[in-house]
Amino acid sequence: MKNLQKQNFFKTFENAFTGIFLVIKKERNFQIEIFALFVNIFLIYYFELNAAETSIILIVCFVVLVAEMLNTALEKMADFVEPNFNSKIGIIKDIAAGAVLMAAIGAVIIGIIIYQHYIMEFF
Ligand SMILES: Nc1ncnc2c1ncn2[C@@H]1O[C@H](COP(=O)(O)OP(=O)(O)OP(=O)(O)O)[C@@H](O)[C@H]1O
Repeated sequence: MKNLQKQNFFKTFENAFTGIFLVIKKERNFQIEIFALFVNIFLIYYFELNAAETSIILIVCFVVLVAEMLNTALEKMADFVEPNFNSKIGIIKDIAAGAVLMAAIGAVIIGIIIYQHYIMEFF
């Protein structure tokens, strides 16, 4: 029984990693957002951001990635339950896409607030 619980625990991680690899492989928007995360990691090292600034930048990047994954899951669920055109499905998908856009707008605003001082110094 104990062994089975352990297996289930590791299987849960395996399933979750499979989900992450699937979106990395198939979702263009997610790939762009992962690229943005790496650009931010480069900027964090380049401008030598402090711990608080680094944490905020990483949090907003991950919020966008999480929102994109939830949006993708919801889109796939919607396509599964309703493969045909349905205005209600359209609204559901628009709202989910809006959530990603909202997270991205927040990330850009926070990015401007944090990086502006470093960029001004650079020029
Ligand atoms: N079954 C449907 N019925 C009605 N409208 C739909 C349907 N499927 C998609 N739409 C409309 O098309 C838009 C794009 O949906 P789609 O599933 O193609 O997402 P996507 O372009 O792949 O999004 P993303 O770029 O986030 O992956 C939706 O936001 C919605 O307005």
